[in-house]
Formats: sequence, C-alpha cells, structure tokens
Amino acid sequence: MKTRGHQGSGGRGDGSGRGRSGGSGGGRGGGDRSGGPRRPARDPARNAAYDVVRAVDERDAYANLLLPRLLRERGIKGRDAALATELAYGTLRGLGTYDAVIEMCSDREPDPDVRDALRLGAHQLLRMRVPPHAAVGTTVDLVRLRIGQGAAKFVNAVLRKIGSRTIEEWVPIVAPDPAADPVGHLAVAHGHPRWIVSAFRDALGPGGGRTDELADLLAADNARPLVTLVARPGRSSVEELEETGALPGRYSPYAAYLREGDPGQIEAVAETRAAVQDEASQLVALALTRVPLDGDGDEVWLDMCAGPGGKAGLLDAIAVHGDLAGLDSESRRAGAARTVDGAGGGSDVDSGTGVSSGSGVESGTGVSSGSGVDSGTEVSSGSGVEPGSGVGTGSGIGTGSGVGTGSGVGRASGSEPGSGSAEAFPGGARVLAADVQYHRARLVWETTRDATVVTADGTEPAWRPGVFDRVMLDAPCTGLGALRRRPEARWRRDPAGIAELGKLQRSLLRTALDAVRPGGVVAYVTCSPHLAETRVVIGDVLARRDDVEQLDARAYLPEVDGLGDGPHAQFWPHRHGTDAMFLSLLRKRP
Ligand SMILES: C[S@@+](CC[C@H](N)C(=O)[O-])C[C@H]1O[C@@H](n2cnc3c(N)ncnc32)[C@H](O)[C@@H]1O
Repeated sequence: MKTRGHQGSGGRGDGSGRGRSGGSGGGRGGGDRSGGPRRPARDPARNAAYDVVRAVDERDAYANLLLPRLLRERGIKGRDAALATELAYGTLRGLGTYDAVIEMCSDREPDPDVRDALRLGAHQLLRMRVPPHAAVGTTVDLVRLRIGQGAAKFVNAVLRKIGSRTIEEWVPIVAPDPAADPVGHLAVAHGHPRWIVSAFRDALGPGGGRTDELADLLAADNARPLVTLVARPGRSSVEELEETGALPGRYSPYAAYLREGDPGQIEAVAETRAAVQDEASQLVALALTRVPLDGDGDEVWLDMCAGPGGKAGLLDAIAVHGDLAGLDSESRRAGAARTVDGAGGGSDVDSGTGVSSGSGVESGTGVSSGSGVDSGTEVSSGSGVEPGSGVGTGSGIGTGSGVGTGSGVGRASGSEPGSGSAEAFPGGARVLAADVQYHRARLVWETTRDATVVTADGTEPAWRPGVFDRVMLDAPCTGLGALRRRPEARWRRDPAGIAELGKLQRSLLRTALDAVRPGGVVAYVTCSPHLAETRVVIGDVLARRDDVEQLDARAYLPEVDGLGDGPHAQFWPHRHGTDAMFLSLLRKRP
C-alpha cells in the first residue's frame, strides 16, 4: 500500500535536512534472516498489529476482518486486544503522515516489511502515549525477531530520529506550507489522500469549507467511532439496550451507544432484534418512512441495494410495527392507507400466499405472474436475475419457499402485517429487499424478519415499474463517508473508480424512480459525501425527467441540525458523530 503518491505536494518545509539513519544503513541488514520469519515469542499485541499492517500492505487484507480473527486465534484479550487494535488501526489511518516522517528520517527506501514496522513505531511515538524508549525498544525487538538484526539496527536509528520531535513539530517540516497549499498541508497533517481532502472540501461547500472545519472533519475521521446500536422498533427498545450499559443515542429514537464490550454478546443483537448500525444510517431510513405520500396506499416498500441489511432490518421493523418513537403517524402519513384485505387482486401486501396476481410483495411462496415482480424471471443464486426461467416454488434459503427454484432467499411464513403492535403503520407495509450478490442477500435474509429477500440486479429490475410506495436506494459508492470505520480504506480508494460507480448509481436511480408509483417516494442514499456520487448523480438523472420532484430532506429529520443548505441532507462525522451519509428524497409526481 503506497501512500506518497496521494499526498500533498511534499515540501520538506524548513529544509531541516534529511536525517541519516545511522546503524547498518539498510532495510534488511545484510540478509541475516535465518530460515524465514520466526514465530513471535512475546508482545502478542504488537505482533498481531504488525501482522495486520503487513497483511493490509502486502495482500490488501481488510484490517477490520483480519484483526478480530487474529485476536481470537491467538487468545489475545482485554488490554492487549485494545492495544493491538489501537496500534493496527491507528497506524493504518496515519500512514500518510508517518510515511512522510519516515522518508525524512531514512537515507533510503526501506523494504516493505521494515517500513511497516517503522510505521508501527512512528504511530506509538507520535500519536500514542507510549514512552519513547518503550516505543523504540519494543519495535526494535519485533524487527529483530521477525526480520533480522541488521534491519533492527536500521529501525532503531530511524525511530530515534522520529522520536526527537513531536507530531506538531514534524508536520510543519514534512507537510506543504498551509498558506500556499492548504489541501496538501491538511492531507499530510491528517493522513488523508489529497484527492479525498479536496473532495471533502468541495462537499462541505462554500460556507462549510473553511480550513478549520475541514481539519475538524479529517480529525473526526481519525477518531475511533462509537459502536452504535439500533433497537429495531417492536422488536427491541433503547431501554432494553440501556440495561446492557448502552447510552441512548443523540438523534435517532432507536439508537444506543455501546460504551464497551462485544455487541455480539448482547442478547437483542444476537437475536437480530437489535443490530450495530450507524445513527445516520438509521435516520435516512427513518426519513424515508416519514414522508407523506400522495395518493392511495402505503404498503409495499423496496430496498433495492439491501445487503448486508442494516437499513432493510430497520425498514422491515418500521414497516410492520410503525415508527414507534418518531413523528406522529398523522403528519407522517398524509395519504390514506388501504387496509390489507387478504389475498387477491388489489391487495399489495399479504401474508401466506406469495406475490400474487395484482399484488406487490409478500412473504411466503415467492413471486408469480402478474405480480410486483415480473414473471419470466428467476432470482437465482449468485447470478442475479436470469431471464426466461420462470418463478418456481422450490425452497429458498432457510425455510420454506423462496424466489426461484432453490435459489432465492425466501421466508417460510410471514407475520400478519401490523400484527405486532396496536400502533402499527395503518395497514402495515411489507419490504422487498434485493441485492445483486447472493451472499449479501443472504445476510439480509438473516437480519430481517418479515421482508421478502431476493437476489436481483436493480439495473435490470425483476419487478414491474410503478408498484412500490417507497423505495430505498442505498447505492454502491466509494464509502468515503465511513473512513473512520475502515482504517486503511482511504489508501485503497481511487478517484478513477468514481466515474464507473457514477454510471451504476445513475442507472440504479433511474430504475428506482421507475419502480416507485406516482405519489410515492425514493430515498437516494450514499455513504459518501463526494459530489460526484451525490448531487451530480441526482442532477444528471433529474435533468432527463420531468416526473420527479425533489423534497427538502431536512424537513423529515427535524431533530438534526447542520445537514446543509438542502434540499439534500448531508451528515458529517465532526458535526453529528455519524458517518458522512447523504440523503436525497425524490417524489414521483402523481
Ligand atoms: C451501500 S451497500 C448497501 C448497504 C445496505 N443498504 C445496508 O444498509 O446495510 C450497496 C449494496 O448494493 C449492492 N449492489 C451493487 N450493485 C447492485 C445492483 N446492480 N443491483 C442491486 N444491488 C447492487 C451491493 O452488493 C451492496 O450490497
């Protein structure tokens, strides 16, 4: 994983001169490795952190998947686990800054394995409260054990030089002059690729794009996020989560912050009545359910890109049980909802008989002709929608019948819409959750209760146009809004990928708008504030159609300030403590 190419324009600031490494002056120190890497004998936290940083660098491993596995396999717990986590994630977040300092302090390009050890040492010296002698000593020990004596000498010399200054002293030396190149300066100072800092500045906009606010945003990206839980309405409650030590959320009526511990150990989470979900992710789903619809009916909702199921899990619960803690139902739902009158024509949601003639979505037996999901298609394992194969009645994943023979993700029995609560949405609603990837659709199936789940490509819809009352399009995106959760992600993203994603986002938005009925509403959501994935996509798609009206999304989130100038709503880590989630609400004109 290279970082330098993404950084500011360099700038050896005050010209203080390159440090000399001293020592044996080499990455590997004369090839004294004896028979491959030795087994780490001690300091399990640093060894685990080093292994994670190496794996990310060498083979593009995902730190947030690998680290928990290593901790488990090696029996690393408690303070050691916390130390390993801080070392690995902090090092990966700060790579750009540390590489600039390492470059200044080395007389040659270190070998990749040595460079990773230097990064680990630099993080301890510059951003952790590890005493310098311990930071240097433990890193040198690790290098001696894992790489060799010569490399250890080199690392010792470079780390001593790094430790001779604080991070505040290093930044002016290694980063470009902030007056001449503010973006380049912030990129190095806060360890972000330059193009991402630029994109954030653009997204913060003229009022918010002040350098100090940009710096706050980048700093928030480097802070470890709180684990936020969602208590799915009708299935769990914030009070239940509070009993486990969690604190109530700031904005979402369903949010609770976990102060410590493994969320998987919480009973409500284990039973999928609650889940880990960023607060902004909860709020964009909630906002979609709060928009009054024009016209009759509010019973069939589509989550078009549902995997792994965070928003689908909440929508599914609200659909069945109502927004138990949100706006009152009158203001939320101006449109009169039809009551569900059992199976048959005219009813959009029904339990027990599948998606049947004239109907929308239903749990139970799959998808049949004349329904919300077209006949002639099969939603099949791993391959999205295969045309021409019909919809069978074989078993889906889990119990009962699914969509397509042995292939879809189905549900054996639906509960009666609205059956869980007297305060249910009038008439109840049902969610069809789709994802193009079978394994992600499966995760949706595991986390939802009443939703019907299918593997389907949203760009080639397996459903008829105009059948859904509400559509959630949580589009595939760069994820630049969630960098604090994925420590290495910022170094992996490539601005070149945005154009390709943009095509997919436009295509999905067009089909989402086609899928919703006149008077219904679409939420276009990204976990990225990048304008090319947000406003530009909306602008391009709406420029080509006159049947869509853009709503002021902020009006449906009255509990949240600072969402921008509208009509979109943009969350920010430094303002809201959430991911930088973007929401646009679009109504199909009646
Ligand atoms: C941002 S994620 C959705 C996150 C999800 N809504 C949640 O809250 O957990 C985007 C999802 O879109 C899916 N996806 C990508 N292309 C798609 C397509 N053409 N049709 C349907 N889903 C697609 C991806 O597999 C991925 O699961």
